Amino acid sequence: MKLQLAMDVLTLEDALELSGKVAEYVDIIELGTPLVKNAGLAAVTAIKAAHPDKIVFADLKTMDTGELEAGAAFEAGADLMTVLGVADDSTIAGAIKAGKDYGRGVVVDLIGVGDKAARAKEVTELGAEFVEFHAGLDEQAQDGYDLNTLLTAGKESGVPFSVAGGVELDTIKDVQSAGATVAVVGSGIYSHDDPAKAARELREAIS
Ligand SMILES: O=C(CO)[C@H](O)[C@H](O)COP(=O)(O)O
Repeated sequence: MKLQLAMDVLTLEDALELSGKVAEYVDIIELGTPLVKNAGLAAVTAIKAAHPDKIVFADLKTMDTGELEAGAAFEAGADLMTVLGVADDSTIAGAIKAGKDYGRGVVVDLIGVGDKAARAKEVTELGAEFVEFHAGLDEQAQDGYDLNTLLTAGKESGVPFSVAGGVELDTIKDVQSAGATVAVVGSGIYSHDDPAKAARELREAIS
């Protein structure tokens, strides 16, 4: 299972500092949606230049104009970009077409999707690289949030999937046992006083 760092920071300066501390322990470096919105796709280019050996993931959460937005992300240097599972199939297909043109991959983010397992199968047939079973930061903050709901749905889907939803050191093994291809960790790394230590412990837990 790969480990993905999600950088939900706002500035390129902070992203370079965080990725500089953590990169050696992760496989995928994600520019979170707030970072891309605030700093622009130039930040994708800068992170790829700083970490050419890493898979750089641009979390655009595209909802429309899939081919156009995915093409822009790939042109900037992203290896993977996200389109939303709630988007129309034509938007997802457009992003996947851009992925084929550039030789890169599209990840479909299931945030806000009701039946995640069923949608995961549909978008995998459209050509998604993998599907992200995701509960966003706002959903995680609600009473009764349970990561296991994502793990159960991911297992049920039977397709390659990642999990994002407040994964931490004490839950990452459950993500691995559920059969995920990728564990995404944001606050479980960047909120720690020592992000490098947090990332190293996560890496050791799944090795
Ligand atoms: O995409 C995101 C929010 O929409 C986050 O990057 C994702 O949820 C991972 O962060 P965390 O581990 O803190 O949940």
